[in-house]
Amino acid sequence: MTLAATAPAPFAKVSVIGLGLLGGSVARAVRARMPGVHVTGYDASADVRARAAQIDLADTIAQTPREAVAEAGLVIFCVPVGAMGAAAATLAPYLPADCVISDVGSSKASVLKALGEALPGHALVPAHPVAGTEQSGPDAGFATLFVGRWCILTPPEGTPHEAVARVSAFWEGLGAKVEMMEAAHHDLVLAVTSHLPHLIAYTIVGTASDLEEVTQSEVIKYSAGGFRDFTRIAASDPTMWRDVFLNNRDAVLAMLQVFTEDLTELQKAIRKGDGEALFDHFTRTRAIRRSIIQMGQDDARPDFGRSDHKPA
Ligand SMILES: NC(=O)c1ccc[n+]([C@@H]2O[C@H](COP(=O)([O-])OP(=O)(O)OC[C@H]3O[C@@H](n4cnc5c(N)ncnc54)[C@H](O)[C@@H]3O)[C@@H](O)[C@H]2O)c1
Ligand SMILES: O=C(O)C(=O)C[C@]1(C(=O)O)C=C[C@@H](O)C=C1
Repeated sequence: MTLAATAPAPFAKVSVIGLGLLGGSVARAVRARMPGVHVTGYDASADVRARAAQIDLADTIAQTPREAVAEAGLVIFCVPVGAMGAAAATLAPYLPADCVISDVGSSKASVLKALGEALPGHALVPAHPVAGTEQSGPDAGFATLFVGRWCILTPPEGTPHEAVARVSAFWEGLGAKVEMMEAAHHDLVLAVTSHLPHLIAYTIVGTASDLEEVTQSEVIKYSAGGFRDFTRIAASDPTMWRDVFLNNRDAVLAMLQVFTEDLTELQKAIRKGDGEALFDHFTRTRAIRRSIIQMGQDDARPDFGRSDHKPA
């Protein structure tokens, strides 16, 4: 597939810090869609750096923090949200004064704080591409991950407009649709649409496994449909998701409270045999699913974003 660039690249040299699913996808996408842009990749893990070099993930695989950001116009942190501050502090002494800082973290308020504290004086344009899979590591990424997906930017007040415009153009160049949001609002929205669903998947798969003794292994044997869908999400990276829940604690707990109350309502309807309440609820949720598909926001497009159907 040809992925030709349609506009001039907003940065001549991009440093990708963290070469897992997201960093690997950013590196691949830049190389596929922004010819002439130099991509430098760096990872704290020597094993990941070695693998990234083996699979030619970037133009340069840096071996030191200094080399990682040399002459960078954009430095984009693709590490777990709990590691953002440490990663930034390691690179701080070597950053070009005029480089723009961004990231791809799944929560934004704590990342904004961590990056801001570690890198005072740098233009900071945090980003969250709302696209991913349950896979991790340097082999997991792919160049088309961001195509047609939202990328939410949460620049703090006072960020130079030019830096925001260039990061916005960067994500559009990778095929994403860009939206601006305040970091705290982002964290509330994503708590509902991404973090809570993951927590529920982690719970249901754990519960089903605990019940295996009761059901004599039939849970695994007959797992299909709904349960199987949950197991995909529950296979997501433990470090990444531990960090998301610790870093977006308040929003997740607030949404979990609402969810628990709604679950109790459904439990009550089942106990009381209130078929009308159940039917009405399921009718409403079916309409929501259908409207998501109509808006083109469904990632169940065949072969899209699924590890078992990874695009070439
Ligand atoms: N996985 C998804 O679906 C998804 C989607 C959108 C955003 N994100 C966000 O993207 C970020 C990366 O997630 P991922 O799925 O690519 O994880 P990943 O585990 O595939 O990769 C993370 C990489 O970061 C490296 N790393 C950790 N600490 C580091 C440090 N201090 N300095 C340099 N490298 C370091 C690790 O060695 C690893 O290679 C996270 O913040 C996550 O919240 C993930
Ligand atoms: O499809 C998946 O596997 C994902 O979980 C991707 C997903 C999501 O919840 O939508 C996960 C975390 C991100 O921060 C963004 C995207």
